[in-house]
Amino acid sequence: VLLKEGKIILFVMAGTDSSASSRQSSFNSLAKDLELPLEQGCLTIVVLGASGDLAKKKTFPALYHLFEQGFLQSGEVHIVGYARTNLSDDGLRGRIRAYLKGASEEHVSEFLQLIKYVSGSYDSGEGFEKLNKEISDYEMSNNSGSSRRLFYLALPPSVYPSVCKMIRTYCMSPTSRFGWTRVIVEKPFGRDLDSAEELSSQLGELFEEDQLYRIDHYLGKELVQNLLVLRFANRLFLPLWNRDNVDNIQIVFREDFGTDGRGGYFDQYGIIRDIIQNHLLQAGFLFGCNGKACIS
Ligand SMILES: NC(=O)C1=CN([C@@H]2O[C@H](COP(=O)(O)OP(=O)(O)OC[C@H]3O[C@@H](n4cnc5c(N)ncnc54)[C@H](OP(=O)(O)O)[C@@H]3O)[C@@H](O)[C@H]2O)C=CC1
Ligand SMILES: O=C1O[C@H](COP(=O)(O)O)[C@@H](O)[C@H](O)[C@H]1O
Repeated sequence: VLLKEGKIILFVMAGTDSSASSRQSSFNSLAKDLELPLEQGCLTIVVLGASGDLAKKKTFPALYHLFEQGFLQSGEVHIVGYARTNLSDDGLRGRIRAYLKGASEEHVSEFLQLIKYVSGSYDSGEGFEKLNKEISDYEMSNNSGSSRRLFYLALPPSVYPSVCKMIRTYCMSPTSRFGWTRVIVEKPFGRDLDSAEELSSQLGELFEEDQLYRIDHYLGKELVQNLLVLRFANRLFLPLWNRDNVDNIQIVFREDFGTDGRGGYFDQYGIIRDIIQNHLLQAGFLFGCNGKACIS
């Protein structure tokens, strides 16, 4: 699915050749037809907060799955973890390996070799200069003439403004090279309405809207998305799913582990801002919404 000028374009690939190069070339010819920027050449994915819970449990495993399916090519992608914790490249790789259970050992080793680690703070130029050097050295050695840079902020929102400022000052894709700079920020977006608005204007001063991506992974969960199908494509439930027949709704969120090293984040935000006002209310909304509100 591609988004262009506010319209959704469904891209369906058929055929028997499912190799990575065939996918890439079909995608590139489609991108050319649609006049989208060509997605090839040097791609650097920087995971900021690489020492943390989200990075090890979800971000790096998701990148591994893209790699395994051929969407990230060894010769084209370079992944850099960044955080304050003092770690070596192998130290970070060891943390990630533990979360790639059941995957092919050969594939995992190939993937882990794409990953480097840079340590630095979130508000001083020194670390980000080091990060920029790591990215630029790779781009020069790759020699593809392109520079696509994706920054994923697996960090508490309190540091988004300073991190974005550092990216803007030290790490932008050079305009002399073909490419782009994009920034992905995680929920929660601020602590309350005022801080969310302030964050929006701070990020808006640094990046164009099409460079910013705000993520909430619950909306992408199959089970959550299937709530609408369960309700509206089901002749049994459809007529009964209303206030006359439903007595109460209970949303249960269970995890069998504790804060697990996330004290720094939870101390600032707490569990209500972490999951209730976003993930669980979204599930509640999809359970109870009606009419156009459900799909808008
Ligand atoms: N954990 C999860 O499954 C998910 C988390 N998220 C979101 O991801 C973000 C990060 O969450 P998570 O990874 O769980 O949290 P962590 O506490 O693990 O934080 C990630 C990293 O950020 C740095 N950090 C932590 N606290 C602070 C602080 N107060 N100031 C500066 N740096 C800090 C630490 O790195 P270092 O000290 O090395 O710099 C830490 O390793 C949050 O916005 C959360 O909502 C979203 C979806 C799922
Ligand atoms: O956003 C978050 O979600 C995870 C739970 O996600 P799940 O996909 O494993 O259900 C939660 O552990 C974390 O605290 C929170 O930030």
